[in-house]
Amino acid sequence: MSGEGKEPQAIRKLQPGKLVIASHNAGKVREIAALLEGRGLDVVSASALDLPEPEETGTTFVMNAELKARAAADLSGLPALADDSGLCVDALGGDPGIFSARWGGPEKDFGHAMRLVEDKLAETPDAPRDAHFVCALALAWPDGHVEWFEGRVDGTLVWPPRGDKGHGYDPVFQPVGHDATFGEMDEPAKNEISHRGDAFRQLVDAVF
Ligand SMILES: O=P(O)(O)OP(=O)(O)OP(=O)(O)OC[C@H]1O[C@@H](n2cnc3c(O)ncnc32)[C@H](O)[C@@H]1O
Ligand SMILES: [Mg+2]
Repeated sequence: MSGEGKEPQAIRKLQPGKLVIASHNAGKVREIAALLEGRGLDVVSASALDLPEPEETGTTFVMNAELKARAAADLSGLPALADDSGLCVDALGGDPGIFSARWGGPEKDFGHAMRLVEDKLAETPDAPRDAHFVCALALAWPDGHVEWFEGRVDGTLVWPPRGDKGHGYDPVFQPVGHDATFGEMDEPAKNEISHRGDAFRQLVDAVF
């Protein structure tokens, strides 16, 4: 997709060389590094460069991804790729959505965040348990150019949580057509169907 409300622009190709992964989430950085493997990129995370974590003041996934990518590109002088993602629960009006990380609290406790989602769902016992993950990717260059991509995966929320292979809300998310939760899947299997994998396939088609 293109950035909401923004003019379409020519796709800029990403040349081999250094790329900043503008994320402080180790689980995401691991998945992104695997998705970019074999493309001649020397990836370095924002945490490794000691870049500050910008405040996510946007009102959409795309806005927050762009804000994080631009901040890292400006400070590092390198192209930077950011991911803003989250879990959207139909019966909760799309919450936690862009607030998914913040529901984990300052401790980033996703056991707590998953229980919060479950408790809110339990207030309406017959509510459908449909949910989806969204991933917006923004690739920004130090001169201000930016490209956006957005991916999605649909699923159902399960309780209790199952599996310890993923991160964040993975243990309660069972993608449509699968018996395992993301928490029970190996990383390559998750990447094949995930919101992040979907967004990455679009990015790879466009910028390589
Ligand atoms: O902003 P950065 O530094 O990248 O790290 P973050 O963890 O704060 O990332 P977001 O702001 O994009 O918040 C997304 C949250 O949504 C959740 N999330 C996103 N993708 C997920 C995935 O693939 N599996 C499980 N949870 C995911 C997870 O809890 C993240 O903390
Ligand atoms: Mg964040």
